Formats: sequence, C-alpha cells, structure tokens
Amino acid sequence: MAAHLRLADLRHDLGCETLFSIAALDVPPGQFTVLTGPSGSGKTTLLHLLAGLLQPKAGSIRWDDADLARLPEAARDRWRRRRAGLVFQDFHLIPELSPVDNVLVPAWLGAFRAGRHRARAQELLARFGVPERARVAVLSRGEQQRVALARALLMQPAVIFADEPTASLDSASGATVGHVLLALARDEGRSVIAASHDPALIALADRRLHLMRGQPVEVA
Ligand SMILES: Nc1ncnc2c1ncn2[C@@H]1O[C@H](COP(=O)(O)OP(=O)(O)OP(=O)(O)O)[C@@H](O)[C@H]1O
Repeated sequence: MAAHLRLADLRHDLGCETLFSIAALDVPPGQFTVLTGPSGSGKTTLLHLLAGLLQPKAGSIRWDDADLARLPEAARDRWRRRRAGLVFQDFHLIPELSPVDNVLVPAWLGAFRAGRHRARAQELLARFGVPERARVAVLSRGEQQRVALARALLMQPAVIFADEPTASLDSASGATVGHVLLALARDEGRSVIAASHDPALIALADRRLHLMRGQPVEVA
C-alpha cells in the first residue's frame, strides 16, 4: 500500500507563461509533505497534476510504474480510484446526502459494496468528531472539511492529496487532522501531500516544499 513519486522535467504552462519547470523531485512513501508558497504560486495546480486531474505540457509524473503524464484520462481516473484519496479545497460533497453516505461515495464509485465499508465510514466520522446528521448541507464548514477528509481515507489509499485540509478548522480540530495525516505517513507508510498556509500544519510535516517562481524549494 505504498507509492513512490518521481517527477522528471515537468513543465506546465498557463497560456504562454510557464507555471512550473521542475527538473526532478523524488517523494518516497511514508512522508508527510506540505507544499507552501504565496497565493497563486501554484500549490493547487501542482496537487492536481500529481493526482492526474491535469496533464502537464511536458515531463513525467511517475507513481511507481504509472506515468500519469502519459496515461489517457480514463486510465488516470482508474489510477486515482485505486490509489488516491483527495480532499479538495471546496470539498465537493453532495449536500443532500448524509455525512456517512458522502464518505461512502468512493465505495459506490469503485463498485465496491458500500455496506462492507459503512462501519469504517462511521468510525472515521467519529474519530474526526463529525455529528450524525441527515444532510451534509446543515453541517458547518469545518465539519464538512472533516467529512471530506474521512471520504478521502475510506478506501485506505496509498496516496492522500489534501488541499488546505485545516483551512476551516479551529486549532484543536486542525491539530487532530494534522496528526492523523502525519500518522498515515509515518505509521502506515502512505504518501501524504498537502497544500497549506497553516503554520501549525506546516510545522508538523516531514518535508516542506516552498513554491517560488515555478520551483519547489526545500525548506528546513
Ligand atoms: N483553470 C485555470 N485557468 C487559468 N489559470 C488558472 C487556472 N487555474 C489556476 N490558474 C492560475 O494558476 C495560478 C496558480 O493557481 P493555484 O490555484 O494553483 O495557486 P495556489 O498556490 O494554490 O493559490 P492559493 O494559495 O490562493 O490557493 C494562478 O495564477 C491562477 O490564477
């Protein structure tokens, strides 16, 4: 359940400007990596490239043997369903469904029997302190953020991408989420890559990559 990321000669353009030009980047499994950088520096775009939601202009994005830069969209979607869990900045929850049914969406999409995953979905929601409600629409933004995180973890993915996972949380909930992300990497050998402006989350990470002028710079 581990995945090793290797980027080579990655280039991604926005119109006629180059947003990224990354000669090489190696992210072994078992690390909690945080992407930092000013607003607009490309953190979300890089997460989307690493998750195969976008294709780069050039270069390779290898997760073990799968080069997402070369795979057609359907194969990238398949890779993501099997290997990745995503927490988007705007959560992408289904407002009319309950929290637990939202968490079960990856099981439905993967054509796995959701009944078998219900207990895990409930356990994840309890771990993150999300109240049981009939509809996600009535939850606070912070509660919705934790539902999105539980959904990302349901299928025990090798890779977790999280865009600003603590942005809507108070410091106590943010610390819980941060320690869960750290444990997923350190104790379970998963790859966790988050984008964040949150100093507490950034301080927890194993590795900090600061995006500056299209380059990820290692920060101690
Ligand atoms: N679909 C798009 N079309 C055109 N430009 C885009 C698109 N998506 C992002 N951009 C531009 O790419 C740049 C990087 O955006 P991105 O959202 O990746 O930055 P970010 O570092 O995540 O910012 P923030 O911290 O504010 O979330 C910005 O200049 C943004 O305007």
